[in-house]
Amino acid sequence: MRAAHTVEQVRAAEEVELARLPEGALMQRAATGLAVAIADLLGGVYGRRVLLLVGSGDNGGDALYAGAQLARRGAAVEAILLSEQVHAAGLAALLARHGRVVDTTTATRPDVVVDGIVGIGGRPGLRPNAVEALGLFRDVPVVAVDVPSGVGVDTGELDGPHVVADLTVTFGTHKPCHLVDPAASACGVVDLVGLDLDLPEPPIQALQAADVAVLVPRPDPFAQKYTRGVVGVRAGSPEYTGAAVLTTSGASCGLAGMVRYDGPAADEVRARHPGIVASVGRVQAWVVGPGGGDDVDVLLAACLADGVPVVADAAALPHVEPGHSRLVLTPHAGELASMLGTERDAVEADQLGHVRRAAAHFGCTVLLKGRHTLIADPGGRVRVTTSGVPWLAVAGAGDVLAGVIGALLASGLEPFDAASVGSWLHGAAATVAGGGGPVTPEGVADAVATVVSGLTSGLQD
Ligand SMILES: NC(=O)C1=CN([C@@H]2O[C@H](COP(=O)(O)OP(=O)(O)OC[C@H]3O[C@@H](n4cnc5c(N)ncnc54)[C@H](OP(=O)(O)O)[C@@H]3O)[C@@H](O)[C@H]2O)[C@@H](O)CC1
Ligand SMILES: [K+]
Repeated sequence: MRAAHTVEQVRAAEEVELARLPEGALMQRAATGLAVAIADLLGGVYGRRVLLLVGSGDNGGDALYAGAQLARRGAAVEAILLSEQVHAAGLAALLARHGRVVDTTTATRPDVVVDGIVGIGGRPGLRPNAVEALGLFRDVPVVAVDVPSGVGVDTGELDGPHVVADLTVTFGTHKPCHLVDPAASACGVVDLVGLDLDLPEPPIQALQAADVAVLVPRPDPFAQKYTRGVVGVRAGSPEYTGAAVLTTSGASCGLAGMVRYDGPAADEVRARHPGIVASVGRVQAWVVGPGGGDDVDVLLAACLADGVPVVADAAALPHVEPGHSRLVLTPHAGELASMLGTERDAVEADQLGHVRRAAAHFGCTVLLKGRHTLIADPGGRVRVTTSGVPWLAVAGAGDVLAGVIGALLASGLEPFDAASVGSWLHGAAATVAGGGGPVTPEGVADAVATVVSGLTSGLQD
Protein backbone atom coordinates (compact mmCIF):
# COMPACT_ATOMS: atom_id res chain seq x y z
CA MET A 1 0.00 0.00 0.00
CA ARG A 2 1.37 3.40 -0.88
CA ALA A 3 0.22 5.83 1.81
CA ALA A 4 -0.04 9.61 1.75
CA HIS A 5 -0.25 11.76 4.86
CA THR A 6 -1.09 15.41 5.31
CA VAL A 7 1.45 18.08 6.21
CA GLU A 8 -0.01 18.26 9.72
CA GLN A 9 0.39 14.50 10.22
CA VAL A 10 3.97 14.58 8.90
CA ARG A 11 4.91 17.51 11.11
CA ALA A 12 3.52 15.76 14.20
CA ALA A 13 5.40 12.54 13.44
CA GLU A 14 8.61 14.42 12.65
CA GLU A 15 8.41 16.27 15.95
CA VAL A 16 8.45 12.99 17.86
CA GLU A 17 11.42 11.74 15.85
CA LEU A 18 13.29 15.07 16.11
CA ALA A 19 13.02 14.92 19.91
CA ARG A 20 14.40 11.37 19.92
CA LEU A 21 17.35 11.82 17.56
CA PRO A 22 20.49 13.97 17.78
CA GLU A 23 20.03 17.43 16.24
CA GLY A 24 20.18 17.40 12.45
CA ALA A 25 20.11 13.61 12.14
CA LEU A 26 16.72 13.49 10.41
CA MET A 27 17.74 16.08 7.87
CA GLN A 28 21.02 14.25 7.21
CA ARG A 29 19.05 11.08 6.52
CA ALA A 30 16.83 12.98 4.08
CA ALA A 31 19.80 14.67 2.41
CA THR A 32 21.67 11.38 2.00
CA GLY A 33 18.64 9.77 0.34
CA LEU A 34 18.34 12.80 -1.91
CA ALA A 35 22.04 12.71 -2.87
CA VAL A 36 21.82 8.99 -3.69
CA ALA A 37 18.76 9.56 -5.89
CA ILE A 38 20.45 12.44 -7.74
CA ALA A 39 23.56 10.31 -8.29
CA ASP A 40 21.35 7.50 -9.67
CA LEU A 41 19.65 9.91 -12.04
CA LEU A 42 22.99 11.27 -13.23
CA GLY A 43 24.52 7.80 -13.56
CA GLY A 44 27.51 8.94 -11.49
CA VAL A 45 28.76 11.92 -9.51
CA TYR A 46 32.37 12.80 -10.36
CA GLY A 47 32.53 15.69 -12.83
CA ARG A 48 28.75 16.16 -12.97
CA ARG A 49 27.34 19.68 -12.66
CA VAL A 50 24.55 20.28 -10.15
CA LEU A 51 22.57 23.51 -9.69
CA LEU A 52 20.69 23.94 -6.41
CA LEU A 53 17.76 26.35 -6.14
CA VAL A 54 17.59 27.13 -2.44
CA GLY A 55 14.68 28.71 -0.56
CA SER A 56 14.47 29.96 3.00
CA GLY A 57 13.41 26.81 4.84
CA ASP A 58 14.57 23.29 5.65
CA ASN A 59 13.69 22.18 2.14
CA GLY A 60 16.59 24.35 0.99
CA GLY A 61 18.62 22.82 3.83
CA ASP A 62 18.07 19.34 2.40
CA ALA A 63 19.25 20.56 -1.00
CA LEU A 64 22.36 22.22 0.46
CA TYR A 65 23.39 19.15 2.48
CA ALA A 66 22.79 16.85 -0.49
CA GLY A 67 24.81 19.26 -2.63
CA ALA A 68 27.63 19.10 -0.09
CA GLN A 69 27.63 15.30 -0.26
CA LEU A 70 27.73 15.35 -4.06
CA ALA A 71 30.50 17.97 -4.04
CA ARG A 72 32.50 15.75 -1.69
CA ARG A 73 32.28 13.00 -4.31
CA GLY A 74 33.56 15.24 -7.09
CA ALA A 75 30.49 17.02 -8.49
CA ALA A 76 30.68 20.71 -9.36
CA VAL A 77 27.85 22.14 -7.28
CA GLU A 78 26.45 25.65 -7.60
CA ALA A 79 23.62 27.20 -5.58
CA ILE A 80 21.28 30.08 -6.34
CA LEU A 81 19.99 31.44 -3.02
CA LEU A 82 16.43 32.67 -3.46
CA SER A 83 16.15 34.22 -0.02
CA GLU A 84 18.45 36.39 2.07
CA GLN A 85 18.11 33.80 4.81
CA VAL A 86 18.86 30.19 3.96
CA HIS A 87 19.72 27.16 6.10
CA ALA A 88 23.02 28.39 7.58
CA ALA A 89 24.57 25.04 8.51
CA GLY A 90 23.63 23.55 5.13
CA LEU A 91 25.21 26.46 3.32
CA ALA A 92 28.36 26.19 5.44
CA ALA A 93 28.56 22.46 4.60
CA LEU A 94 28.29 23.17 0.87
CA LEU A 95 30.90 25.95 0.96
CA ALA A 96 33.24 23.72 2.96
CA ARG A 97 33.11 21.25 0.05
CA HIS A 98 33.91 24.01 -2.45
CA GLY A 99 30.36 24.46 -3.65
CA ARG A 100 29.76 27.93 -5.08
CA VAL A 101 27.01 30.47 -4.60
CA VAL A 102 26.02 31.96 -7.98
CA ASP A 103 23.21 34.08 -9.38
CA THR A 104 21.12 33.85 -12.52
CA THR A 105 23.80 35.63 -14.55
CA THR A 106 26.74 33.52 -13.40
CA ALA A 107 25.22 30.01 -13.09
CA THR A 108 26.88 27.37 -15.30
CA ARG A 109 24.77 25.04 -17.42
CA PRO A 110 24.12 22.04 -15.11
CA ASP A 111 23.34 18.35 -15.68
CA VAL A 112 20.55 18.54 -13.11
CA VAL A 113 18.59 21.26 -11.31
CA VAL A 114 17.63 20.53 -7.70
CA ASP A 115 14.46 22.25 -6.52
CA GLY A 116 14.92 23.10 -2.84
CA ILE A 117 12.75 26.21 -3.10
CA VAL A 118 9.96 25.14 -0.72
CA GLY A 119 8.74 21.87 0.73
CA ILE A 120 5.83 21.08 3.00
CA GLY A 121 5.99 24.58 4.47
CA GLY A 122 5.30 26.20 1.11
CA ARG A 123 2.25 28.02 -0.10
CA PRO A 124 1.00 27.32 -3.64
CA GLY A 125 2.69 29.34 -6.38
CA LEU A 126 6.24 30.63 -6.79
CA ARG A 127 7.86 34.01 -6.34
CA PRO A 128 9.28 35.80 -9.41
CA ASN A 129 12.93 35.10 -8.54
CA ALA A 130 12.19 31.35 -8.38
CA VAL A 131 10.36 31.47 -11.71
CA GLU A 132 13.32 33.28 -13.26
CA ALA A 133 15.84 30.76 -11.91
CA LEU A 134 13.75 27.81 -13.13
CA GLY A 135 13.58 29.37 -16.59
CA LEU A 136 17.36 29.47 -16.99
CA PHE A 137 17.91 25.87 -18.13
CA ARG A 138 14.52 24.59 -19.25
CA ASP A 139 15.74 21.40 -20.92
CA VAL A 140 17.74 20.17 -17.91
CA PRO A 141 16.19 17.45 -15.69
CA VAL A 142 14.72 18.72 -12.42
CA VAL A 143 14.80 16.82 -9.13
CA ALA A 144 12.27 18.18 -6.64
CA VAL A 145 13.14 17.94 -2.94
CA ASP A 146 10.14 16.49 -1.07
CA VAL A 147 7.54 18.14 -3.35
CA PRO A 148 7.67 20.15 -6.57
CA SER A 149 7.71 23.69 -5.22
CA GLY A 150 4.52 25.65 -5.75
CA VAL A 151 2.03 22.74 -5.75
CA GLY A 152 -0.80 22.37 -3.24
CA VAL A 153 0.80 19.74 -0.99
CA ASP A 154 -2.36 18.62 0.82
CA THR A 155 -4.88 19.29 -1.93
CA GLY A 156 -3.15 18.19 -5.13
CA GLU A 157 -4.13 21.51 -6.69
CA LEU A 158 -1.97 23.62 -8.99
CA ASP A 159 -2.63 27.26 -8.36
CA GLY A 160 -0.03 29.48 -10.00
CA PRO A 161 3.52 28.77 -11.16
CA HIS A 162 5.09 25.55 -9.92
CA VAL A 163 7.99 23.23 -10.57
CA VAL A 164 7.53 20.38 -13.05
CA ALA A 165 9.92 17.68 -11.89
CA ASP A 166 11.37 14.63 -13.60
CA LEU A 167 11.99 13.05 -10.21
CA THR A 168 10.63 13.92 -6.78
CA VAL A 169 12.48 12.58 -3.76
CA THR A 170 10.18 12.66 -0.77
CA PHE A 171 10.77 11.81 2.86
CA GLY A 172 9.01 9.73 5.51
CA THR A 173 5.77 9.17 3.60
CA HIS A 174 4.04 10.33 0.44
CA LYS A 175 2.04 13.54 0.57
CA PRO A 176 -1.35 13.92 -1.19
CA CYS A 177 0.26 15.91 -4.04
CA HIS A 178 2.33 12.84 -5.02
CA LEU A 179 -0.79 10.80 -5.73
CA VAL A 180 -3.56 13.27 -6.54
CA ASP A 181 -3.77 15.08 -9.89
CA PRO A 182 -3.19 17.63 -11.19
CA ALA A 183 -0.22 18.04 -8.79
CA ALA A 184 0.84 14.40 -9.17
CA SER A 185 1.44 15.03 -12.86
CA ALA A 186 4.09 17.62 -11.85
CA CYS A 187 6.05 15.13 -9.70
CA GLY A 188 7.56 12.86 -12.35
CA VAL A 189 8.83 9.64 -10.80
CA VAL A 190 8.41 9.68 -7.01
CA ASP A 191 11.13 8.16 -4.85
CA LEU A 192 10.43 7.66 -1.12
CA VAL A 193 13.25 7.90 1.41
CA GLY A 194 12.13 6.22 4.65
CA LEU A 195 12.59 8.11 7.92
CA ASP A 196 11.03 5.52 10.28
CA LEU A 197 8.31 7.95 11.30
CA ASP A 198 5.47 6.70 13.48
CA LEU A 199 2.55 7.79 11.31
CA PRO A 200 -1.23 7.53 11.85
CA GLU A 201 -3.72 5.80 9.53
CA PRO A 202 -3.24 7.48 6.13
CA PRO A 203 -6.20 9.43 4.75
CA ILE A 204 -5.11 8.62 1.19
CA GLN A 205 -3.79 5.34 -0.14
CA ALA A 206 -2.85 3.87 -3.49
CA LEU A 207 -3.40 0.12 -3.73
CA GLN A 208 -0.46 -1.89 -5.03
CA ALA A 209 -0.56 -5.32 -6.67
CA ALA A 210 0.02 -7.09 -3.34
CA ASP A 211 -2.94 -5.28 -1.73
CA VAL A 212 -5.22 -6.12 -4.62
CA ALA A 213 -4.13 -9.75 -4.45
CA VAL A 214 -5.38 -9.88 -0.85
CA LEU A 215 -8.67 -8.10 -1.56
CA VAL A 216 -9.65 -9.78 -4.82
CA PRO A 217 -12.30 -12.49 -4.24
CA ARG A 218 -11.28 -16.10 -4.73
CA PRO A 219 -13.88 -18.85 -4.95
CA ASP A 220 -13.80 -21.40 -2.16
CA PRO A 221 -13.37 -25.06 -3.20
CA PHE A 222 -17.12 -25.76 -2.95
CA ALA A 223 -18.22 -22.61 -4.75
CA GLN A 224 -21.01 -22.70 -7.30
CA LYS A 225 -22.15 -19.92 -9.54
CA TYR A 226 -24.80 -18.57 -7.17
CA THR A 227 -22.56 -18.51 -4.10
CA ARG A 228 -19.94 -16.59 -6.10
CA GLY A 229 -22.54 -13.91 -6.78
CA VAL A 230 -24.75 -12.87 -9.65
CA VAL A 231 -24.32 -9.44 -11.21
CA GLY A 232 -27.21 -7.87 -13.09
CA VAL A 233 -26.65 -5.32 -15.86
CA ARG A 234 -29.21 -2.76 -16.99
CA ALA A 235 -27.33 -0.90 -19.70
CA GLY A 236 -27.76 0.07 -23.34
CA SER A 237 -30.68 1.39 -25.32
CA PRO A 238 -31.85 0.84 -28.88
CA GLU A 239 -29.40 3.60 -29.97
CA TYR A 240 -26.53 2.45 -27.75
CA THR A 241 -26.35 -1.34 -27.85
CA GLY A 242 -22.54 -1.24 -27.64
CA ALA A 243 -22.68 0.07 -24.08
CA ALA A 244 -24.65 -3.04 -23.10
CA VAL A 245 -22.05 -5.30 -24.73
CA LEU A 246 -19.13 -3.52 -23.07
CA THR A 247 -20.71 -3.32 -19.61
CA THR A 248 -21.55 -7.02 -19.70
CA SER A 249 -18.01 -7.70 -20.96
CA GLY A 250 -16.68 -6.03 -17.82
CA ALA A 251 -19.19 -7.88 -15.66
CA SER A 252 -18.12 -11.15 -17.35
CA CYS A 253 -14.49 -10.74 -16.26
CA GLY A 254 -14.87 -13.92 -14.20
CA LEU A 255 -15.00 -12.36 -10.74
CA ALA A 256 -18.71 -13.10 -10.25
CA GLY A 257 -20.39 -16.47 -10.77
CA MET A 258 -22.99 -15.31 -13.27
CA VAL A 259 -24.11 -12.27 -15.27
CA ARG A 260 -27.73 -11.39 -16.01
CA TYR A 261 -28.66 -8.83 -18.63
CA ASP A 262 -31.95 -6.96 -18.59
CA GLY A 263 -32.32 -4.56 -21.50
CA PRO A 264 -32.95 -4.02 -25.20
CA ALA A 265 -29.61 -5.38 -26.49
CA ALA A 266 -29.95 -9.00 -25.40
CA ASP A 267 -29.11 -10.40 -28.86
CA GLU A 268 -25.91 -8.37 -29.14
CA VAL A 269 -24.91 -9.26 -25.58
CA ARG A 270 -25.48 -13.00 -26.06
CA ALA A 271 -23.67 -12.99 -29.39
CA ARG A 272 -20.55 -11.87 -27.60
CA HIS A 273 -21.10 -13.73 -24.29
CA PRO A 274 -23.16 -16.90 -24.69
CA GLY A 275 -22.95 -17.51 -20.92
CA ILE A 276 -24.97 -14.42 -20.04
CA VAL A 277 -28.56 -15.00 -18.96
CA ALA A 278 -30.89 -12.49 -20.56
CA SER A 279 -33.72 -12.56 -18.07
CA VAL A 280 -34.60 -10.87 -14.82
CA GLY A 281 -33.90 -12.83 -11.65
CA ARG A 282 -32.19 -12.48 -8.30
CA VAL A 283 -28.87 -10.70 -8.32
CA GLN A 284 -26.37 -9.71 -5.64
CA ALA A 285 -25.46 -6.42 -7.36
CA TRP A 286 -26.69 -4.23 -10.19
CA VAL A 287 -24.91 -2.08 -12.76
CA VAL A 288 -27.13 0.57 -14.27
CA GLY A 289 -26.71 3.50 -16.61
CA PRO A 290 -24.14 3.01 -19.40
CA GLY A 291 -25.76 3.91 -22.72
CA GLY A 292 -29.07 4.23 -20.89
CA GLY A 293 -32.18 5.66 -22.52
CA ASP A 294 -35.25 7.56 -21.34
CA ASP A 295 -36.23 4.93 -18.80
CA VAL A 296 -32.93 4.99 -16.92
CA ASP A 297 -34.47 6.74 -13.89
CA VAL A 298 -37.03 3.93 -13.59
CA LEU A 299 -34.31 1.30 -13.97
CA LEU A 300 -32.15 2.97 -11.29
CA ALA A 301 -35.10 3.03 -8.91
CA ALA A 302 -35.77 -0.65 -9.62
CA CYS A 303 -32.15 -1.56 -8.92
CA LEU A 304 -32.13 0.39 -5.65
CA ALA A 305 -35.45 -1.18 -4.63
CA ASP A 306 -33.78 -4.60 -4.78
CA GLY A 307 -31.71 -3.63 -1.72
CA VAL A 308 -28.45 -4.92 -3.20
CA PRO A 309 -25.32 -2.83 -3.95
CA VAL A 310 -25.59 -0.83 -7.18
CA VAL A 311 -23.07 0.76 -9.56
CA ALA A 312 -24.63 3.87 -11.13
CA ASP A 313 -22.80 5.17 -14.17
CA ALA A 314 -23.30 7.59 -17.07
CA ALA A 315 -27.01 8.20 -17.83
CA ALA A 316 -28.04 7.02 -14.34
CA LEU A 317 -25.91 9.60 -12.52
CA PRO A 318 -28.19 12.65 -12.90
CA HIS A 319 -31.03 10.68 -11.24
CA VAL A 320 -29.10 9.68 -8.12
CA GLU A 321 -30.38 11.05 -4.82
CA PRO A 322 -28.45 11.05 -1.53
CA GLY A 323 -28.98 8.32 1.02
CA HIS A 324 -28.04 4.96 -0.55
CA SER A 325 -24.92 3.83 1.24
CA ARG A 326 -24.35 0.72 -0.91
CA LEU A 327 -24.16 2.71 -4.11
CA VAL A 328 -21.00 3.26 -6.17
CA LEU A 329 -21.11 6.32 -8.43
CA THR A 330 -18.61 6.39 -11.30
CA PRO A 331 -18.62 9.85 -12.90
CA HIS A 332 -15.95 11.53 -14.99
CA ALA A 333 -15.14 15.16 -14.17
CA GLY A 334 -17.91 16.61 -16.36
CA GLU A 335 -20.55 14.33 -14.87
CA LEU A 336 -19.41 15.05 -11.33
CA ALA A 337 -19.53 18.78 -12.06
CA SER A 338 -23.19 18.50 -13.13
CA MET A 339 -24.01 16.43 -10.05
CA LEU A 340 -22.49 19.05 -7.76
CA GLY A 341 -23.73 22.08 -9.70
CA THR A 342 -20.28 23.30 -10.67
CA GLU A 343 -18.00 23.45 -13.72
CA ARG A 344 -15.83 20.70 -15.14
CA ASP A 345 -12.72 22.90 -14.83
CA ALA A 346 -13.37 23.34 -11.11
CA VAL A 347 -13.56 19.56 -10.60
CA GLU A 348 -10.40 18.95 -12.61
CA ALA A 349 -8.52 21.60 -10.64
CA ASP A 350 -9.55 20.20 -7.23
CA GLN A 351 -10.26 16.51 -7.78
CA LEU A 352 -9.69 15.49 -4.18
CA GLY A 353 -11.98 18.17 -2.75
CA HIS A 354 -14.79 17.40 -5.18
CA VAL A 355 -14.71 13.62 -4.88
CA ARG A 356 -14.80 13.91 -1.08
CA ARG A 357 -17.61 16.44 -1.26
CA ALA A 358 -19.62 14.18 -3.55
CA ALA A 359 -19.11 11.13 -1.31
CA ALA A 360 -20.20 13.11 1.75
CA HIS A 361 -23.19 14.64 -0.04
CA PHE A 362 -24.51 11.42 -1.59
CA GLY A 363 -23.52 9.31 1.40
CA CYS A 364 -21.91 6.61 -0.74
CA THR A 365 -18.71 5.63 -2.55
CA VAL A 366 -17.81 7.94 -5.42
CA LEU A 367 -15.21 7.11 -8.05
CA LEU A 368 -13.95 10.07 -10.07
CA LYS A 369 -12.38 8.84 -13.31
CA GLY A 370 -9.14 10.43 -14.40
CA ARG A 371 -5.46 9.79 -15.06
CA HIS A 372 -5.24 8.97 -11.36
CA THR A 373 -8.78 7.86 -10.58
CA LEU A 374 -9.92 8.78 -7.06
CA ILE A 375 -12.30 6.73 -4.92
CA ALA A 376 -13.80 8.37 -1.82
CA ASP A 377 -16.10 7.07 0.87
CA PRO A 378 -18.47 9.26 2.90
CA GLY A 379 -16.03 9.27 5.82
CA GLY A 380 -13.40 11.04 3.72
CA ARG A 381 -11.18 8.02 3.11
CA VAL A 382 -9.64 8.10 -0.37
CA ARG A 383 -7.87 5.60 -2.59
CA VAL A 384 -6.01 6.56 -5.74
CA THR A 385 -5.55 4.31 -8.74
CA THR A 386 -2.14 4.64 -10.34
CA SER A 387 -2.20 1.45 -12.43
CA GLY A 388 -3.71 2.98 -15.59
CA VAL A 389 -2.13 4.07 -18.85
CA PRO A 390 -3.02 7.06 -21.05
CA TRP A 391 -4.34 4.68 -23.74
CA LEU A 392 -7.20 3.84 -21.38
CA ALA A 393 -8.83 7.17 -22.26
CA VAL A 394 -10.98 5.53 -24.92
CA ALA A 395 -14.74 5.43 -25.48
CA GLY A 396 -16.32 2.43 -23.79
CA ALA A 397 -13.60 1.92 -21.17
CA GLY A 398 -15.91 3.38 -18.51
CA ASP A 399 -18.65 0.85 -19.38
CA VAL A 400 -16.17 -1.97 -18.82
CA LEU A 401 -15.09 -0.46 -15.50
CA ALA A 402 -18.70 -0.25 -14.27
CA GLY A 403 -19.15 -3.93 -15.15
CA VAL A 404 -15.99 -5.03 -13.35
CA ILE A 405 -16.98 -3.12 -10.21
CA GLY A 406 -20.44 -4.69 -10.41
CA ALA A 407 -18.89 -8.17 -10.52
CA LEU A 408 -16.79 -7.38 -7.45
CA LEU A 409 -19.83 -6.07 -5.56
CA ALA A 410 -21.76 -9.22 -6.46
CA SER A 411 -18.89 -11.35 -5.16
CA GLY A 412 -19.26 -9.68 -1.76
CA LEU A 413 -16.71 -6.86 -1.63
CA GLU A 414 -17.75 -3.69 0.17
CA PRO A 415 -18.42 -0.73 -2.15
CA PHE A 416 -15.17 1.13 -1.33
CA ASP A 417 -13.08 -2.02 -1.89
CA ALA A 418 -15.03 -3.04 -4.99
CA ALA A 419 -14.56 0.38 -6.59
CA SER A 420 -10.87 0.67 -5.78
CA VAL A 421 -9.99 -2.93 -6.63
CA GLY A 422 -12.06 -2.74 -9.84
CA SER A 423 -10.35 0.46 -10.86
CA TRP A 424 -6.90 -0.98 -10.16
CA LEU A 425 -7.65 -4.16 -12.15
CA HIS A 426 -9.06 -2.08 -15.01
CA GLY A 427 -5.87 0.01 -15.17
CA ALA A 428 -3.60 -3.02 -14.95
CA ALA A 429 -5.67 -4.81 -17.61
CA ALA A 430 -5.12 -1.89 -19.97
CA THR A 431 -1.38 -2.24 -19.46
CA VAL A 432 -1.56 -5.96 -20.23
CA ALA A 433 -3.97 -5.55 -23.15
CA GLY A 434 -2.01 -2.79 -24.82
CA GLY A 435 1.50 -4.01 -24.06
CA GLY A 436 2.48 -0.35 -23.98
CA GLY A 437 0.31 0.56 -26.98
CA PRO A 438 -3.34 1.35 -27.73
CA VAL A 439 -6.19 -0.63 -26.19
CA THR A 440 -9.79 -1.36 -27.06
CA PRO A 441 -12.39 -1.59 -24.27
CA GLU A 442 -13.07 -5.22 -25.26
CA GLY A 443 -9.35 -5.95 -24.94
CA VAL A 444 -9.30 -4.40 -21.48
CA ALA A 445 -12.28 -6.50 -20.37
CA ASP A 446 -10.65 -9.67 -21.68
CA ALA A 447 -7.35 -8.89 -19.93
CA VAL A 448 -8.85 -8.55 -16.45
CA ALA A 449 -8.80 -12.34 -16.00
CA THR A 450 -5.11 -12.46 -16.95
CA VAL A 451 -4.31 -9.75 -14.41
CA VAL A 452 -6.25 -11.56 -11.67
CA SER A 453 -4.57 -14.86 -12.42
CA GLY A 454 -1.16 -13.15 -12.21
CA LEU A 455 -2.13 -11.73 -8.82
CA THR A 456 -3.61 -14.82 -7.28
CA SER A 457 -1.17 -17.43 -8.56
CA GLY A 458 1.22 -16.51 -5.76
CA LEU A 459 -1.50 -16.85 -3.13
CA GLN A 460 -2.84 -20.37 -3.66
CA ASP A 461 -3.28 -22.34 -0.43
N1 LIG B 1 11.04 18.73 9.83
C1 LIG B 1 12.03 17.84 9.66
O1 LIG B 1 12.53 17.25 10.56
C2 LIG B 1 12.49 17.51 8.34
C3 LIG B 1 12.14 18.31 7.27
N2 LIG B 1 12.64 18.09 6.10
C4 LIG B 1 12.54 19.07 5.06
O2 LIG B 1 12.00 20.28 5.55
C5 LIG B 1 10.97 20.74 4.70
C6 LIG B 1 10.06 21.63 5.43
O3 LIG B 1 10.83 22.71 5.86
P1 LIG B 1 10.20 24.04 6.43
O4 LIG B 1 9.22 23.73 7.45
O5 LIG B 1 11.35 24.89 6.86
O6 LIG B 1 9.45 24.66 5.23
P2 LIG B 1 9.93 24.92 3.71
O7 LIG B 1 8.92 24.30 2.88
O8 LIG B 1 11.34 24.60 3.46
O9 LIG B 1 9.94 26.52 3.59
C7 LIG B 1 8.91 27.25 4.04
C8 LIG B 1 9.35 28.70 3.97
O10 LIG B 1 9.41 29.11 2.62
C9 LIG B 1 8.77 30.37 2.45
N3 LIG B 1 7.71 30.17 1.45
C10 LIG B 1 6.46 29.67 1.61
N4 LIG B 1 5.83 29.56 0.46
C11 LIG B 1 6.68 30.00 -0.48
C12 LIG B 1 6.59 30.12 -1.88
N5 LIG B 1 5.49 29.75 -2.55
N6 LIG B 1 7.66 30.60 -2.55
C13 LIG B 1 8.79 30.96 -1.88
N7 LIG B 1 8.91 30.85 -0.53
C14 LIG B 1 7.87 30.40 0.15
C15 LIG B 1 8.24 30.79 3.79
O11 LIG B 1 9.10 31.72 4.34
P3 LIG B 1 9.04 33.28 3.97
O12 LIG B 1 10.04 33.44 2.88
O13 LIG B 1 7.64 33.56 3.54
O14 LIG B 1 9.43 33.96 5.22
C16 LIG B 1 8.30 29.51 4.63
O15 LIG B 1 8.71 29.76 5.96
C17 LIG B 1 10.37 19.48 4.18
O16 LIG B 1 9.63 19.70 3.00
C18 LIG B 1 11.61 18.64 3.95
O17 LIG B 1 12.22 18.99 2.70
C19 LIG B 1 13.52 16.96 5.88
O18 LIG B 1 14.82 17.43 6.06
C20 LIG B 1 13.24 15.82 6.80
C21 LIG B 1 13.35 16.30 8.19
K1 LIG C 1 10.89 21.51 -3.35
